[in-house]
Amino acid sequence: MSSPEKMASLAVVNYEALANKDAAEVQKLVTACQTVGMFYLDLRGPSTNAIFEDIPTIFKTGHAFFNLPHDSNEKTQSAREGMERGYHAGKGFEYYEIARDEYQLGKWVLPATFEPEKERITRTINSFHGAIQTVVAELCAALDIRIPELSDDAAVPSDTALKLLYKPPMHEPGHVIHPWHTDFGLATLLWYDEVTTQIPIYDKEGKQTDDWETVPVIDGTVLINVADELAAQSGGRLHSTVHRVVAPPGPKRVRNGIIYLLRPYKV
Ligand SMILES: O=C(O)CCC(=O)C(=O)O
Ligand SMILES: [Fe+2]
Repeated sequence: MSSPEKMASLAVVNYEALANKDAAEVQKLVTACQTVGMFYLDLRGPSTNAIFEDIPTIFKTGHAFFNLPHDSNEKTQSAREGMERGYHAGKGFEYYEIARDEYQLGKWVLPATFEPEKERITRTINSFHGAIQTVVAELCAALDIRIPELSDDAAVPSDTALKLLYKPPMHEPGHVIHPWHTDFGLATLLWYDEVTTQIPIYDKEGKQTDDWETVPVIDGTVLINVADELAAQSGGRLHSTVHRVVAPPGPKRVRNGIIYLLRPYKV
């Protein structure tokens, strides 16, 4: 059952403070990841501020790309079979995933529609990478978790990626457009400016119920959640967050999303 009036209350962690290893901020992060596994990261600060201008433009460009005919050269040439990277389309969804390793090494060919926004895309990948890498590094340091694969070097192959998501305006507000799941990898960063994410309500014994709460939007923040590999590496001390996605409120419209997946393991 969906209960849109139930709202989640998640911690807000400040990225600048975390990057400066502020002890109270690190503790807030650790507590959030040991409990719900999901929190807001406030990215209003000199090193990440540009994303607030860059992302609306990237969405607009994404729109132009996703609205190209399915048999257009840009789409067919961006499709890669059997892998997540590149362009993919299915029933009710499309996405375009840019692999960080190839992109940073200059080996990634952007579709022509995205080419004028290369600088913004680069800036966004760098900001998101710095943010999520800092989060995971601080968690690992605080809890003595060792992840040798956690490298900042783009020359080390990984499945870390920026993913642009597009869902056509098919569904009424609140309709589940991405069923519940946990994420693969270490952690996921989700650009968040519409109330589309829900997390389960747990009972007193910590068992997941059929009830959901909606995550409110907080300006200037992104959502971060712990994913399966980080929870496993922590020996169960960190919580890989169950979540699902619902259609945005208001009239039926396109759902634009952008996520950054920290996945240093090559699969
Ligand atoms: O569409 C979204 O907001 C996020 C989708 C998601 O949870 C995922 O791709 O893992
Ligand atoms: Fe997810």
